[in-house]
Amino acid sequence: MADEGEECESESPAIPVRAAFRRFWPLTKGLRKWLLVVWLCTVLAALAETEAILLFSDLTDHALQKGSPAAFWSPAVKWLGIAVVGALVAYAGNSLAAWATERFVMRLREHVFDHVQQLPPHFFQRHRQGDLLSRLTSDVEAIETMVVSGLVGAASAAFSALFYAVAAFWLRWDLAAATFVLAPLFWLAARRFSGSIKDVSRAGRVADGAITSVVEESLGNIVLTQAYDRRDAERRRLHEEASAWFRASVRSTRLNEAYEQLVQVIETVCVLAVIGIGAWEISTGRMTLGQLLAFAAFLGYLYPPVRGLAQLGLTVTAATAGAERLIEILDVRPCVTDPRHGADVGRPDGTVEVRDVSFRYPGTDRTALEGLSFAVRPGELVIITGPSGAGKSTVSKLLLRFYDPDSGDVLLDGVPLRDFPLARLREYVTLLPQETLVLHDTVRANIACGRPGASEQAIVEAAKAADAHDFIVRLPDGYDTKVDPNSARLSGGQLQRLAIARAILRDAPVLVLDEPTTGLDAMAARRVVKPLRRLMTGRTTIMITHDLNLAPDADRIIVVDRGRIVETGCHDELLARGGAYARLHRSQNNAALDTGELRMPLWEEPQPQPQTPAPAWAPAPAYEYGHGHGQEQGSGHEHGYGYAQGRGYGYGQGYAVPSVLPDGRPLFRDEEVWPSG
Ligand SMILES: Nc1ncnc2c1ncn2[C@@H]1O[C@H](COP(=O)(O)OP(=O)(O)OP(=O)(O)O)[C@@H](O)[C@H]1O
Repeated sequence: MADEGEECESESPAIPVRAAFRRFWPLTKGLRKWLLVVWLCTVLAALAETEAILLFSDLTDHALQKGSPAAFWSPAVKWLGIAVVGALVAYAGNSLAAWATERFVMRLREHVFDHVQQLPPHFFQRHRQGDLLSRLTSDVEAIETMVVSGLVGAASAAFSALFYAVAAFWLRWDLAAATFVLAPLFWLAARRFSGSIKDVSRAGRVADGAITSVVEESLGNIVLTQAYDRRDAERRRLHEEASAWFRASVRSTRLNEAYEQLVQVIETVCVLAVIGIGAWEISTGRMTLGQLLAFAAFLGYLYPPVRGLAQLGLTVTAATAGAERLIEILDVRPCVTDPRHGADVGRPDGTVEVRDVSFRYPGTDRTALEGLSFAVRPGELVIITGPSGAGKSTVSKLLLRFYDPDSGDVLLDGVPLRDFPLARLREYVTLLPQETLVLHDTVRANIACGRPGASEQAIVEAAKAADAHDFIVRLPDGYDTKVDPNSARLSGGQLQRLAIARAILRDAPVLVLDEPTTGLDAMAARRVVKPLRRLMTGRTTIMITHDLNLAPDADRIIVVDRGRIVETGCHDELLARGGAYARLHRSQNNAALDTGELRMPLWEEPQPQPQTPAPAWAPAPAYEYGHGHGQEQGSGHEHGYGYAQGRGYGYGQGYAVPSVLPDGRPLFRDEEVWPSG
């Protein structure tokens, strides 16, 4: 497995041309016979050209030199016929070559794309998206140049070079020998340039990936860019990467141009040598003008393939820079694979068991989960909560089998997840992820992707159950409205309800909800709760959340900290215990303690001192856990200190709050945090 901890853009391992070629050659399977036909077409085209040259020699000696129009017609008609046949063959060969190369590109792109889609989440966190895009586009094309065009080109050029060389020798071996003495110069020139061209090409590809990344990241963050007027900073970032590209590109052109010009000079030396020797031979009567012209024509045809061969060497060398970048990705192995003999247990009841699970993300030395054990019976709701970085989302990744645990097991209906075929497992366990995921498609397609082939009626029913139908029919094109994840057409809450409709349609026995209300404002979150409840009904639900408003409904709450379970029980029990959960709950409902991040206070807060107000700028108490996401839910809508002991709060209820904080500061009051209705 490639070291995924490495920054991809700069550290693709160097690979020899032959190894790179061998790696991608199997993808030409099924195309090889067509490549052979393409090659045969080039051979035929070369034969036609040779015949044309000989006819030209004939015309010069018999029609032109002797001024005989009668000697013109026969070779002229033959030449025309050969030109037409040659044109047809070239047309067929070139069209076939284009078809074969594009098929190869398509196949390779799909192959890499397929592979990338199986890679684990951390791969995408560690690689910039823009760089991956560039690998899937320009690097894929570079490999085509190496494997298909390169091979056919080399075979054709080699044949043509050999053929014209033989023809030149056959015509005048002494002249040919004189010119071929100079041939190694071409080879030396190519050799001199190939190393530098590969280096510069590698730098160009890295810069290409970096430019795509910067543009992609910058446009994805356009609101931040505009709101904080970061245009200059972003422009500088682009300029830096573009400068690297600029340098590589100019250097590459300079090298190629220098090589081209050097080859031109070598060619001129060869031509002058031929003319010089030819003039001497004609003066001694050993050669006719027609023969000299034919010989020069053979040389004219011989140089392009010879030059092409050398140039091809350079192109292929440059293309290996792209191959290195693709091979680096292809060498990253998926963390999970389908079992050889998948368990076929039918639709499970939904008993989930996490048994003594420990897990560490690949490439890190910190354990994300350690000795975690819990079980959820069919239809139960279990909430997993805890401070930021505790390992909650990691549990969801194991439940979906994005990763296998390092030790221990995750079981569904008593069967280890690794025994289920992956597609089956993900039919049985549905994830509602933290970020609302939307396809670039219609509203209908966005819901239907929960169950491909679902009927219109099923889609509408799912939308109704998710409280999404009403806003959908008000959209300009109803269910046919195109959804764009970046457009402001749908609010966060509406997108979340679309996601719920999709999950309802999927109808899996097990649900994993990762922060289903995070990022939504209080009203939007409230509107999501009813459909969420409908979705959860009758399904085993594991909800990972900082938001404890649904906690009283849970059959069990699991408090995780630093990858271990620190408390388990139902809401009332845990509150009564006055431990981590009670403090967590209190901190969520406490305006003074919630500074925007959800923290787990490990000690008791001081009792309220209502009569001794502190200055408004007094710092909030510090807690041990200071990392992680902002928790928007509580801030600005806080329920009031001391409320923690009350049960029966939550969605649909308003309540009075005290007017002062523990340190005596007046409390910002919000009339109704979760109004009923
Ligand atoms: N892709 C990753 N590679 C390496 N470490 C990771 C990766 N994702 C998470 N971690 C680490 O694993 C630990 C648990 O992370 P996890 O995302 O599960 O926490 P969490 O409880 O869900 O946090 P939050 O509430 O902030 O989402 C953290 O220390 C985190 O830094």
